[in-house]
Amino acid sequence: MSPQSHAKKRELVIEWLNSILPDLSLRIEASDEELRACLIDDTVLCRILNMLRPNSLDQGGYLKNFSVSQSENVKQFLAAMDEIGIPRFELSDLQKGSMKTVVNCLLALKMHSISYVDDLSAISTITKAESIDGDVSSPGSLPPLSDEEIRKASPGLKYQRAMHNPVISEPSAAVLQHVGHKVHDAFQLKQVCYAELPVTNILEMMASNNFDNAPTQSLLNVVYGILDASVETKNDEITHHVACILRKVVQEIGRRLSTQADHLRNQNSIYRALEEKHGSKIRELEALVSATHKETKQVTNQPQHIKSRRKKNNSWVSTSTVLSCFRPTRKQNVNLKMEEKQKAEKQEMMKLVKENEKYINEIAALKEELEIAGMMDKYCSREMEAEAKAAIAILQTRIKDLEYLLANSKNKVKDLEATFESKCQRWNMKEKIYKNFIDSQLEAMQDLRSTSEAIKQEMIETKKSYFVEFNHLESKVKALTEAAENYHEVLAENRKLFNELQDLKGNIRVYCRIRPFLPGETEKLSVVENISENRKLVIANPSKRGREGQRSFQFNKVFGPDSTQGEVFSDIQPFVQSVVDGYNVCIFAYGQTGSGKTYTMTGPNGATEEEWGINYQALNLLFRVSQSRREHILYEVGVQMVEIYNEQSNNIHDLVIVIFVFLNLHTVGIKTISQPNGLAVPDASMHPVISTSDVLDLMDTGFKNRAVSATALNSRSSRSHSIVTVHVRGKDLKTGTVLYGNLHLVDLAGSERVDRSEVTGDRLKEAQHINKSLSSLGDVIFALAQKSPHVPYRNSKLTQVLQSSLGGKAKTLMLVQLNPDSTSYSETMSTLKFAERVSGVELGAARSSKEEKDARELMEQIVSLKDTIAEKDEEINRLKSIKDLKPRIPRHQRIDNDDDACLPAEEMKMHFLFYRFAWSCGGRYSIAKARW
Ligand SMILES: Nc1ncnc2c1ncn2[C@@H]1O[C@H](COP(=O)(O)OP(=O)(O)OP(=O)(O)O)[C@@H](O)[C@H]1O
Repeated sequence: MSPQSHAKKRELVIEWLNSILPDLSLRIEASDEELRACLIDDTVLCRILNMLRPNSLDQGGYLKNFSVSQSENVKQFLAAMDEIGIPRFELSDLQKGSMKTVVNCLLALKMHSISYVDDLSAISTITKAESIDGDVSSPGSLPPLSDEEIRKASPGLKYQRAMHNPVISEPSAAVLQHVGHKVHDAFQLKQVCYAELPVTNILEMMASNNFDNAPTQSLLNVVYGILDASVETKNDEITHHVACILRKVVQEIGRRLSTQADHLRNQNSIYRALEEKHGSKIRELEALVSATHKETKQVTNQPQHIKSRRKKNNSWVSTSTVLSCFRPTRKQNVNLKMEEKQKAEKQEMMKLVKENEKYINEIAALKEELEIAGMMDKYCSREMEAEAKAAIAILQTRIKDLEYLLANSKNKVKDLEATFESKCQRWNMKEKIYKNFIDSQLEAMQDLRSTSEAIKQEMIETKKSYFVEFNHLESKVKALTEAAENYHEVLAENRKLFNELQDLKGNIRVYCRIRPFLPGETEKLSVVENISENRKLVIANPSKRGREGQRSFQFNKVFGPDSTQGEVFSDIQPFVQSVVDGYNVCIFAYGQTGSGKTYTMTGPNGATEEEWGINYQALNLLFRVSQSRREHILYEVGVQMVEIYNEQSNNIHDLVIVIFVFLNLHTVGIKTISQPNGLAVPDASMHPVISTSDVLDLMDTGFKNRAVSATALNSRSSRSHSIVTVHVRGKDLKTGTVLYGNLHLVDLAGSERVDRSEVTGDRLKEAQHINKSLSSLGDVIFALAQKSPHVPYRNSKLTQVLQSSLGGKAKTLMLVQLNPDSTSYSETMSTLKFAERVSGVELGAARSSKEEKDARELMEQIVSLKDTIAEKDEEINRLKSIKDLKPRIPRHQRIDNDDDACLPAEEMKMHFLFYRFAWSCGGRYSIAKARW
């Protein structure tokens, strides 16, 4: 169904609803939803049905229980529709479904109601005729119906009664109307079936041209259905066959319409005949009435005996009979009788008049009825004509649409055909092109195959020749590799020999490290001109260009600015490792402030393992080695951290922390003391350790403690010497041999010259002390180099502490740190010149301090003897002091006094030996008091 036809139907329904329920006042152009909103209140449906079937639905019921009674009322309405035979809708359609079915149902109900009202009026007319003309009814006529029966009569019954009533010989208007509406009835009954049939089925039926039995509305539905389907599916291609069927259907509808028009014309002529018949009857009656009037007048003027004769006949009398009554009678008694007769005649006349009046009234009622029937007929015929016209108009527009669609579809088919042909041509072209292409590709493939075969052959040949060449080359490479390996071996051998030579000579090793420019210094000028063979360093004077301004130095190793902590330590590692073999090793970093001494020795703040300085890496290495040897040698490792600040007697803020590590006990002791000579730490607190990292953590704590005191003393870190000393004592578990080794890791204070730093006051004092201690270090080194009988160790606290690792059997490594900045040229030059002098110093071959068991026992005896002597000395002194009352302090007790600081080196060595022995035994020894 097209939307337009649906809208048209909806309008008809709304018009009808407004006419039967004026209070509804629904807009004619109301939408589906508005109509739904109006109908969902089921009182409308109830009222419609009650108009057709009074009291069939309870209108008030829905108010009690809305949801239940509403649906029940609608269901009852739908049941009534089923009963009447009207196509129904579903409850869901009314609630939210398609309104088309609802509109169709109401439209059908409208048509039905018109026929129903007509039927009622027809039956009432018939019944009334029966009641009026009861005496003339034929024996075959049906008994009269009451009003109630008429209301309840089914359309079929009404029709039956109308047809069987013989009162009216020709069909009455009502009957004819009814017959006319039977067409609607048939349509109403069959519409359901046809409406529910799929269009294709109807088309099949139509194809057999069996239109005679199909109701007109169904035929229209078919047409609408086809058109709607074509519009909804947008199917432009309505076949010729369907078009033919449509044409036939439309013709059939046209034929029926003309039949109906003929029918209506016949009805009209019948009405006219009826009208004439009624008119003549009325005229007869009128004539009768007028005649009666005349007679009445004459009678009133007649003598009494005539009137009485008329009375005697007791029936309607003619005028001649009345006139024959006028004869002379006896005067007496006659008057009385006459009067009585006159009275009786008068009464009779009155009766006649009344009867006449009654006839007149009946005639008027008949006239009225006739007029109403005529009006109804006119109204119905007008309605039908209008409907027929509207249907024809709709059909014509549909046919036009259809024709338009047909034309369109033809055009489209033509277009499609043309497109199809052009596409076919193009495909053919493409097919040819592809064929050619494939042929050429196949040819190319063939060529490629043959070429690849040739290449394969070539490859095999080349492989063979390559194989031969490879073999040849391999033998050559082998020879070269061997030569290279030999070369490396030779090089390594050379280095080893050189080191051995140096060891034999006892040379102080000198490594030089140049720190990189720091962030923010990148644009500065470097004094480092060149580094070659990792040994030679050329320094350029920024104020003198060319060769003249250049000076070259040579050291054991030169590390450039890019060198890493790991690279530096890998060259230092053999020194460190020799400590566990009983050697004394001293590594000290020398250079001006900010040249990277602390960086190399300790590492940057918060250093990662890769950034660890020599301190951490050395300790880590010692622990690793001692752990790996624990099956054979039992090691005890002591770590001592000393800080020397302001070289002054009794003013040494040096020893910060001492850590003892007993690997076999897994404990560590930490103690902060203020005197460097109280090296033994009897009441050091003990902390358990289970791994190397624990020891490193404790060392960290030591450095942090130092940092705290440094802050308190105004950046003392760069103004003080920091010394980490590792004492190692190893006992061979098999032989009982004990070895001692110690490692001094020294971060010296900055070496810049006082005049340049332009400092005064405390700073000047600090600088002077630093210079003094550094020059003392130089003096000691050069005294050792010259094999001088007196080495001035006691000239400074620094040389005092380092005494055991400087000279004699010790291995000494100097790390020269350089700042590459050109502004530090003079400091760099003086540092390098000092380092150059140091590198030429021969200290003599280093020796391990391995002690055999017997020797150790002897040493222990010596120590015990010395102890006894010391005790004796002490006692003597005490006695002397009591005697002289003037104390005399022995020389070796005056080590803190700079004026008296020159203990012979051998004596100092002895003291240190005692100290070391005491420490190894877990006892205490004080040089200051020279007693256990
Ligand atoms: N090899 C290097 N790589 C990166 N940065 C370095 C290197 N050497 C030194 N530095 C940086 O240079 C700065 C100065 O170094 P450092 O403090 O070690 O000098 P110093 O010689 O110990 O100074 P001071 O004598 O005043 O103690 C520090 O910020 C340090 O991190």
